[in-house]
Amino acid sequence: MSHHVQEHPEQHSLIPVPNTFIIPGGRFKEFYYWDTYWIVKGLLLSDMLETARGMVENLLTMVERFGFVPNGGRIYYLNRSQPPVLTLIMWDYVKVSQDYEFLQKYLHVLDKEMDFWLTKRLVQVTHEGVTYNLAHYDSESDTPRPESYIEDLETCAQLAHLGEDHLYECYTDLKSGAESGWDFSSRWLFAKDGSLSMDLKDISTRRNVPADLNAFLYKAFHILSKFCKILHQEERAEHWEKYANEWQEAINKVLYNEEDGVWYDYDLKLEKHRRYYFASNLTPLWAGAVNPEDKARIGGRCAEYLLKQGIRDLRGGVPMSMYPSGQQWDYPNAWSPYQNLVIIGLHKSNNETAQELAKELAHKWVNSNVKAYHENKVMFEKYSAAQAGQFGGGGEYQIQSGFGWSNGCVLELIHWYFRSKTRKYQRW
Ligand SMILES: OC[C@H]1O[C@H](O[C@H]2O[C@H](CO)[C@@H](O)[C@H](O)[C@H]2O)[C@H](O)[C@@H](O)[C@@H]1O
Repeated sequence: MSHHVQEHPEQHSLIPVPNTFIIPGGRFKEFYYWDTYWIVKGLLLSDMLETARGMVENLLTMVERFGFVPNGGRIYYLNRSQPPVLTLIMWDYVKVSQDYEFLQKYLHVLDKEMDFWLTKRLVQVTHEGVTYNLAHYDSESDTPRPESYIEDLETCAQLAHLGEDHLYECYTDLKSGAESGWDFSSRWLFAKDGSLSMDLKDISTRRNVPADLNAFLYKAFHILSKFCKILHQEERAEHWEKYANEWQEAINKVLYNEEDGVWYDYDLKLEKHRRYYFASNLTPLWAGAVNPEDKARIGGRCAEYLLKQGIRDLRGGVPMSMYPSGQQWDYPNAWSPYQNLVIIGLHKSNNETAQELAKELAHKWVNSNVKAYHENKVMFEKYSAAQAGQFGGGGEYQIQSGFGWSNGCVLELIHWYFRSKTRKYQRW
């Protein structure tokens, strides 16, 4: 970041941060919140601890200044966040660096970020007479995204005949969709009867209680409790463990579907599961939001579910959905972060079938990345699940190359499946 940004922030849209950072790549020339999780994994595997620490610190300063981490490092991203992974990033960094001083210094900032999600993004769901707290994505702003202004004007203008309120709702849901990181996907598009829509104007992100968001939060609570124990802060540890338990229960009571053996998003309007395949359906397994004694059985059921979806026939990887809406977070696109979430979740379940499938999916993904790299000499932001070595498409911009999280994710899979473990990147 240039000195000019630091000295004259009022002349820039970039938000000044104290340390160097790695951008996702392509058109994305600022830091992005959840991209940083997988970028830091790549840095740690590359022994770039100082850069990793700097990037964690940048995000922590965002929470100190604004109370939350914005979508990305631009002032026009200050009315929404992205999936809450800051505590998870700290976990990876401390695990490798053993830098407890850094952890001690910033633990209260991690608490502060959780307060944001617990006060600004909560919804209540009543199921079988019990009311549970869960979170959803919900931007504070009801205007078009500045970075995609024309696109949003055009999308929402189609609702103008219904009245001004519909326009504002549409803008808020588009920004909330961007907060989810899945911008955009049929996950957030509701047809009249509540089924998946292909039309972006049908966006209603806030209507959904997302499985992955709540899995991220569960994991963050659990890690915070562990951090507090490490630092001998017993009372705070109990406080966060209580949240972790509460979230685990809510995730399993409200989102888990016994018949299909996975967790679905919950439709707040129709008060039922959105019973469609999305890669996010497996994220509570990855987060470990299950009782240890049920883990292997549930892992096996998740593997079964994926096989039933025909995942083996797809040559490129795990698709985001099975619904070809033309949006970039739908079929046939496969994004790196969810390969790792699905694969590592299956692996950690300790179920033999799930672990075999995890290995197969890891090999498939690495091979596809390598093939695309050989043919194009770049890594891509997203790939095709349908075809090995093919980059993805759809959505509102052309495919981007670079690419931060694709590098981090593939390095993580190579580390898990293709390399003997080094001393430097131990798992706790
Ligand atoms: O400019 C359009 C949108 O671009 C971003 O979203 C996509 O790229 C991000 C960076 O890699 C990634 O975090 C996100 O998951 C992608 O969908 C941006 O985050 C959006 O806010 C923006 O509207």
